Amino acid sequence: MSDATTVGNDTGDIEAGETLMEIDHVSKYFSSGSGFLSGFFGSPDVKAVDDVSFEIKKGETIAVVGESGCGKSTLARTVLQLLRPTAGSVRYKGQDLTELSDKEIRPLRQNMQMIFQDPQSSLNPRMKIGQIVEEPMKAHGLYDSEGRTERAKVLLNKVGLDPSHYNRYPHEFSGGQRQRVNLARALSTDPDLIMCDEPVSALDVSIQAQVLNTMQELQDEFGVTYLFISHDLSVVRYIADRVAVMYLGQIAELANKEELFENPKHPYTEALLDAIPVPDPRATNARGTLEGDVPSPINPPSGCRFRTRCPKVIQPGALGKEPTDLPDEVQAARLQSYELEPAVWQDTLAFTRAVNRRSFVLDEGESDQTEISLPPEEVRTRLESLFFKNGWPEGEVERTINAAIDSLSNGEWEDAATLLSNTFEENSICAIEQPTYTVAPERGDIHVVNCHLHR
Ligand SMILES: Nc1ncnc2c1ncn2[C@@H]1O[C@H](COP(=O)(O)OP(=O)(O)OP(=O)(O)O)[C@@H](O)[C@H]1O
Repeated sequence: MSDATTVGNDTGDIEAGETLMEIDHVSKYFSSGSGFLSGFFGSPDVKAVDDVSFEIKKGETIAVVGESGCGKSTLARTVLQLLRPTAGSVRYKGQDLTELSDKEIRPLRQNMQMIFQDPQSSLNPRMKIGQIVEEPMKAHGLYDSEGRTERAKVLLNKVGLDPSHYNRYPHEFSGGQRQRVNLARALSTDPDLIMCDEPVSALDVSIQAQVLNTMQELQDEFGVTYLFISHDLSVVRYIADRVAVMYLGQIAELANKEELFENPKHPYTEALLDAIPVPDPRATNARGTLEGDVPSPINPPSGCRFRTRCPKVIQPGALGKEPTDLPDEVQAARLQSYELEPAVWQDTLAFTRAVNRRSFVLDEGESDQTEISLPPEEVRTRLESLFFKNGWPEGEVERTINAAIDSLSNGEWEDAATLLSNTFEENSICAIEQPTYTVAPERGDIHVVNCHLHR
């Protein structure tokens, strides 16, 4: 960085498109307990990020998307070493940051800046915006006082603000303008990477596109890389080059943006895309919305994290592979032959989940569903019309379902749920093995799809 008014990253050692950062099997666990006793007895870990690997390329915008609580912010903070990982490594230009002390990392921080969601609270109300923009340069000992002022004014102009407003206070600006101040501040040290955590979520939709456009123009000019965190796929579609979809601490799918939006392969990505609001008010928006709640990151599902909500769980045995090391109760519930028609398997899965969630009433005459006074044949007829519209399963599957019906007829929902889960869900490859696959992309150079359908 030779001259305070020069823009553009002049580290020179890495070309656009080359690997800037490598995130390699990174996990970040938090302790779930804060109480006095947890100090003595320990407490289970919150697996906020669990074994995540990807690369960040110089000059790109890589977005991380997913529902609230899936670990996006924790991942971003771990990449920047604001949180130290529980396991794994983060390499910046080949240097493993996890091996460095806080003191050794400090000078590198000028290359990695941040912008957060709330432009109001991230600006000190008692500082003038010029001082705010100069602050990181001062902290890293860049330029002399005059040089910093000069650069701050150049940057204010670059982000679309009037440099003559250098002496104004944050409250004199709108939300969008304050986020522009944050951008100028982040750019002041000429960083390689800016981590943007929901940078436009707090802004009016009409302002969002303007700020995103400015971010893109600045990227073209400065060659800066964005790690962009968002729960909003419409925003991601606008700004990203590549997208990583996160679910419950792990990456479900990662691909070039066009590939991900045009050719999504993971059922979770498909569900997120289906949930994007349809602009036409006459069109229905209820295409296969996500069922159930996100499970706890303290005790996430085995195998594929998404499998407890996935509409495409693979029927047990379908991959012709005999699993080993199954829990006894799951092994005991394993059937010799499954070859259900896809539609009948879907019905069986839906029935299994409905029993688990107790999402239907069997005997409307009974307020307490532990006391069912219907005969088993009647229970079966009801279930048939509720769940098995594509035909009643046969063979071993039928025998299992009949055994579950016997339990339900006795009001024993828990027993029925356990039998069905162990036989159908827990015996699926989706529960047994963690999926890690890549497929040949139609667009872009990588397509990770962590789903057994793409084995
Ligand atoms: N310091 C902490 N201690 C304990 N648990 C935490 C801590 N920080 C985050 N978590 C938990 O880790 C999980 C991931 O949280 P994180 O904030 O990274 O998700 P997110 O996808 O960014 O969500 P949001 O969009 O709501 O910010 C959540 O279950 C959260 O409750």
